[in-house]
Amino acid sequence: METAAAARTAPAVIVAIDGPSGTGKSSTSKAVAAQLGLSYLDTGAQYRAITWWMVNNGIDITDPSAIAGAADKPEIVSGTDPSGPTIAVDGTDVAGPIRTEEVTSKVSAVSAVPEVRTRITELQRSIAAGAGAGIVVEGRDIGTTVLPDADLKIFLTASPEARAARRSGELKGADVAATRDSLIKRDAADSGRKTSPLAKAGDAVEVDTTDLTLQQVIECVVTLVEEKRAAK
Ligand SMILES: Nc1ncnc2c1ncn2[C@@H]1O[C@H](COP(=O)(O)OP(=O)(O)O)[C@@H](O)[C@H]1O
Ligand SMILES: Nc1ccn([C@H]2C[C@H](O)[C@@H](COP(=O)(O)OP(=O)(O)O)O2)c(=O)n1
Repeated sequence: METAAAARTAPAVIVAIDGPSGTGKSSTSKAVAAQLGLSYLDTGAQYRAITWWMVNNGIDITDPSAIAGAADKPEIVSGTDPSGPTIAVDGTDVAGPIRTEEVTSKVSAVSAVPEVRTRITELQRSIAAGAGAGIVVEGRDIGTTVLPDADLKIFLTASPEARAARRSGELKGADVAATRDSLIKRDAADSGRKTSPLAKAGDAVEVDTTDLTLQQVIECVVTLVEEKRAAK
């Protein structure tokens, strides 16, 4: 029989949000998690963190076997509070360094190596399993590979032009055409790799954010999560 306390507590809900760069995954996931009292995990930050470590430790990024051999060396710790997510490698806060152009240009090569994906996927599953109230996990392969049994899967899209304009707005003055080209290149690498590529799960809800405000996207996802929770 259910206790009164359990009946008052909303069931844990697992939300997977995937899509290419600049579609609004991080902003939407953080806001939805904060609004609904859930944890939040940025899996791209974990792939960036392991890439940062490889670069800093002189690993040859063009050599997949060198990357594979070092994949289990760095200790990666993600803080999952949506109002202040954190990412640390071997005890060092790397939130800033993982956003440099150097890491951005190398992350697809590092994250394509199967040993890297196995390691990071295990970490992601253990974080999701430990999130008491539930969690919003965002990335590229969450609905397809990391959490195929998620309660709700969202796949965000937007035109390359909209995504490049959003990203170059963030990078203050970066050239929109160059940003667009580098986004398209990274999408192609992430979608074309053999191991768990960027892909929409068959049961994911696709939301095209090109002509939506961030607030509209957040409201749409919050409504979908609440519907799933009510049905649990
Ligand atoms: N629907 C939207 N309309 C306009 N700007 C948006 C929208 N969604 C996100 N943004 C902005 O675009 C940028 C990239 O969003 P982000 O959430 O980091 O995308 P992703 O995690 O998919 O790469 C941020 O500056 C964010 O504020
Ligand atoms: N679940 C994931 C998340 C990210 N990655 C890889 C592929 C992406 O190009 C990089 C960086 O992801 P991130 O979400 O930080 O990228 P953007 O913020 O969208 O530019 O990591 C992945 O392979 N699998």
